[in-house]
Amino acid sequence: MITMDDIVREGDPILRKVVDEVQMPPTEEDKAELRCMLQFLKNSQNPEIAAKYNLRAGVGLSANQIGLNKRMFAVYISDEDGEMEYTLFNPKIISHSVSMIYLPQGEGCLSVDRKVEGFVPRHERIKVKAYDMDGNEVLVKLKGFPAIVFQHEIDHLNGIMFYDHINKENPFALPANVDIRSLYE
Ligand SMILES: CC(C)(C)[C@H](NC(=O)Nc1cc(F)cc(F)c1)C(=O)N(CC(=O)NO)CC1CCCC1
Ligand SMILES: [Zn+2]
Repeated sequence: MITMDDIVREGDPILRKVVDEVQMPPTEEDKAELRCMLQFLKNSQNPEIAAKYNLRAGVGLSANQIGLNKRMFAVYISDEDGEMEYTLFNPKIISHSVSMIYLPQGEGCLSVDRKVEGFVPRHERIKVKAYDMDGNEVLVKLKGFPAIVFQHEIDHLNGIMFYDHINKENPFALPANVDIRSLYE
């Protein structure tokens, strides 16, 4: 099983790489690794397992965060409305809204063991083309928090960290002339 020891931390060059596409259809190895990534997220949100293995409650994980040079990620978001899970290969944002959103509490990262303050502007709505476990092309439309998670994970696959988006002069400055609002407004 994946634990926090398997998650590479900032400074590891693989987090700054544009990782390689996965040949479709995915091999059994590709699929097994991606299933393990999803299981990590589920374990990390299970109080007993998270406490036992000291896991941070993760909602998304990209393959390079466990040292794999493969364009794939897992997302697992569960809240009172239900649960949402994705295991996708070669994701590509094919369109997005002009309007933007940000998490008022800022963002963190499983690969970053420090608090980095500041707003991270994200597209409010995105349309993503990717491939599922069977190697079939899928189109995913997202808005709000799931859209933020997807953008955070796809950034990882392109060697981008969340704090790259934070305004250097004033971390809490919002981009001018941009329709942007806090997610919970
Ligand atoms: C870095 C960490 C704080 C562990 C973050 N977790 C998270 O946001 N958990 C969460 C949020 C909720 F709104 C409700 C809930 F039940 C659990 C996370 O997994 N990530 C994923 C990551 O680091 N991927 O590389 C960071 C998030 C920041 C914005 C999107 C993903
Ligand atoms: Zn991250």
